[in-house]
Parts: sequence; C-alpha cells; structure tokens
Amino acid sequence: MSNMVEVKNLKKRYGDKQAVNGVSFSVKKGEIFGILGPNGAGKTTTLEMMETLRPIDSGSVVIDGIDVKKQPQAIKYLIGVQPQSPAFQDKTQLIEVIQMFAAAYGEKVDAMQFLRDVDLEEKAKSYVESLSGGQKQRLSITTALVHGPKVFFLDEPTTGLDPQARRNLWELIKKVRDRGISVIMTTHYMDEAEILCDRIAVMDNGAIVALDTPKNLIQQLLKRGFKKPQEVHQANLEDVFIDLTGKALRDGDS
Ligand SMILES: Nc1ncnc2c1ncn2[C@@H]1O[C@H](COP(=O)(O)OP(=O)(O)OP(=O)(O)O)[C@@H](O)[C@H]1O
Repeated sequence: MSNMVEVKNLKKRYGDKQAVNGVSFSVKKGEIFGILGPNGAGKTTTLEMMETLRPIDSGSVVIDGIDVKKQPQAIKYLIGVQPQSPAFQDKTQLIEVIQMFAAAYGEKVDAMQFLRDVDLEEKAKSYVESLSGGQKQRLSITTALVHGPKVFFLDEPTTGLDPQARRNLWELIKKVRDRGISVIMTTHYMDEAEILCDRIAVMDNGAIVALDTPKNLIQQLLKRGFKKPQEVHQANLEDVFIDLTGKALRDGDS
C-alpha cells in the first residue's frame, strides 16, 4: 500500500502551550489510522492542521502529493471531515441535505445512493429533526463523502452512541476504508481502536509515544514484562446488552 498522507515534524503552539510538538507519521491508502491519547494530548489540533482548519506553525502535511500549507483549497476537495457535533437545519429533508452538500462542491450526486450507503434510504423524505443520534452520525458521515474524498477524518465519531449504534458505525467506517479511502480518526474507546484501527499512534503531551498495529502494541507491552491478574470472562456486560436488545440496526437507534 502506498502512502496517502505524510505528516512531518508538525508543530503548533498556543501562547506558552506547545500543543503539538514535532509529530510525524504516514497513512496508507485504504487504511484506518487511529490517534489515541488523553485529553489535551494534541489530537484535535493535529487533525485540524491536517484539515486546513488551523494554521501550521512548522512542519508539513502532504496529502496525495499536495502540500496542505501551499494548496489548502485543493486539499478541501481531497478530504472529508466529519464534525464532532454535526449541525444540520432541523426542517430539512435528508435528501435535500445530501443535495446541498454536493452542490457546495459543485457536484450533482445520486442522493438516494448516499442515503442507501448508510441505511437511511427510508428516511429520505424525513426531516433531520426526526433522526436519532446514531442516524444523525450516519447522515454526517455520508454528507462528508459526497465529493468523493481520498482521506476521511473523524474526531471521536462514536462518543455518546449506544452499543448498537457504535457497532453499526464501526461497520460503516470499515466499508469506507474498503472503498480505498484512508480513514484518520481519534477515539477515547480502546475497544473501538483495537477492533477498528489498522494502526494506532498514541499521543501524549503533543508527541507520538508509540505507533504500530494494535496487535504489535500489545505484544510490545507483554515483552516489557507486563502482566495482569488472570480473570477469564467468556462474555462481558456489553455482550449481555447486545444479546438482550439485538445488534441489528433499528429504526429508533440512537
Ligand atoms: N484554541 C486554543 N487556544 C489555546 N489553547 C488551546 C486551543 N486549542 C487547544 N488548546 C490546548 O492545546 C492542547 C491540545 O489540545 P487538543 O484539543 O488538540 O487536545 P486533544 O488531544 O484533542 O484533547 P481531547 O481528547 O480533550 O479532545 C490542550 O492543552 C488545549 O488546552
């Protein structure tokens, strides 16, 4: 797989605070790349610099051969960004939302297909206000993809969703990756990162402290002699919840 994204020695300072302090990594075509780290580690600032939303102090971001600092306008057509809290007009039909987003990029798209991709076809004529939290997240994902981006950014996409809606979003994110789109996401959920991400960068204090596949990161910890008390659970409370309430997508999923 070739590299779609190259980040080199990226830095950002807010006053006295060095929020991002020399971050470098690359993301391959069709890879889900996770950025983990405690609150304030610099994840969002890193993403926002990559997305042209925040000026870069120093270092570089190159996406599909295009330098973010030199050609920010061109980058906007190459990337899709799912906002943390999507803001749609409540009294707009879903089909119109898709058409409006496409028009903003000068594109005409098959809006029903975009709704079908995220299981919202039946809601095409419904107003945004009638959607559950999970449905809104799915709508925001599909709107971020109307212009056919090569890289898709998601900042904590499943925060606040119930277990079914989270799992459903994981499947959706995998489908996006399987279409050859590179996905770059942050999350505070370690289970999510382990299941979903092909590789993970762990950030702390503005720097990457580890970068590898989830499996290798775990192996490296074990090699350092890490042990925890053995307690074998064949199932956990989430399995109970899913078993009792079903994991199939439902109309009222939140
Ligand atoms: N606009 C700003 N002005 C000043 N300081 C900021 C600004 N944005 C972020 N910071 C600071 O920069 C540091 C990194 O913030 P950032 O939001 O990138 O972290 P994060 O890893 O995304 O955190 P979280 O997990 O809470 O979203 C924090 O100390 C934060 O307080």
